[in-house]
Amino acid sequence: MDKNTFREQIDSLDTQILNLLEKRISCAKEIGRIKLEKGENIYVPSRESKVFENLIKKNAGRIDEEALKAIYREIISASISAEKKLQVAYLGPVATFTQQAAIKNFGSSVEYRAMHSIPDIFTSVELGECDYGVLPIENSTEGAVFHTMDMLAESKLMIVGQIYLKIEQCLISRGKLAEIRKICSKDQAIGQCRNWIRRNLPNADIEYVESTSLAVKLAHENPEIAAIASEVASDFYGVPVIEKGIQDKHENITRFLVIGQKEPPKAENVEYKTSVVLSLNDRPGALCDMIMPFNRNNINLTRIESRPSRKKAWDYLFFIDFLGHWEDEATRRVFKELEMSLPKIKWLGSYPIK
Ligand SMILES: O=C(O)C(=O)C[C@]1(C(=O)O)C=C[C@@H](O)C=C1
Repeated sequence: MDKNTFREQIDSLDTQILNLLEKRISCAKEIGRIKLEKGENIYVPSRESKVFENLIKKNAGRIDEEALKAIYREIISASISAEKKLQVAYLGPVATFTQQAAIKNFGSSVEYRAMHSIPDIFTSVELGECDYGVLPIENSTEGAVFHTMDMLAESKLMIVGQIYLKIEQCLISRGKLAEIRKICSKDQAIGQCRNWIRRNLPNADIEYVESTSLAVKLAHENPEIAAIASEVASDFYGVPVIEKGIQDKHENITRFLVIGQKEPPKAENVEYKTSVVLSLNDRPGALCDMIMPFNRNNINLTRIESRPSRKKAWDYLFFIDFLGHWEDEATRRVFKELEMSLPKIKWLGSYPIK
């Protein structure tokens, strides 16, 4: 058979796919109408996890899994936007890693709004100007993003989803390596590339700026400046990549959170993670006593991080993530016990692990 025969088959298959897509989007529209009537969330991450899980199972390796996920990300994105034009706030400006994480999660059919700062994201979602916010919480090399933690402890917003994004840092400049006098980037990005900088540009000045995107803008203006940022930012601002993958740890992953006003209801057969913040009494063994109920109920703690409470000197908040939902029986047993002894416990959200 020649090329044209296959192209005719593709045309016919595309017509069928198009008709099926239209039917799928119509179903989503109907679901959206019902959800709006009942005042429920349009974005349901647990259902999306199930859709992906079903597809991966049925596919059984026939189509490249990453390609399948990317195609379906966009199909679901188009379905969401047929239900409601969602507004998603992210830590801007455009071309940051946070924007990439937001697109990885919501696809390209929703509307995005670049925010100047982490508090601005919280405010826009609290005021209902945006439906959801996307912001970084921790990096596998550099650790926690304290500003996000501090805001979560105070805010009424809930964590409704998480996104993992592989971070590949690039050295971006109009000049050659030997001409670079200054490196600009966000503190987290510079922290992820410390060894590379020491080996390759030990005499360059370091300037910490608000975002990796702003660093690329500065590199655009001056060939003696190099930015550390993503390849997407290099393309967006038209400044060349001098070297790719300069992060010290090859596996460099950032975890982002999706925050919203309302927690979606718990779904069956979905694996969840829960985040809480709590404070302890100032006495010997308090930390151990807080952890023991998790152990007794066989709950897997995935993260524990402390932060100054900012209320009193040497008073701390503990941010804890564990596997399971806030409404699970085992979780209820733990918190019934802890509620009797701890001064503060705040549920930050339960969301699919993916
Ligand atoms: O099942 C729903 O609640 C839908 O709105 C449909 C759908 C989908 O396209 O599959 C779209 C948005 C939700 O986040 C989850 C799933």
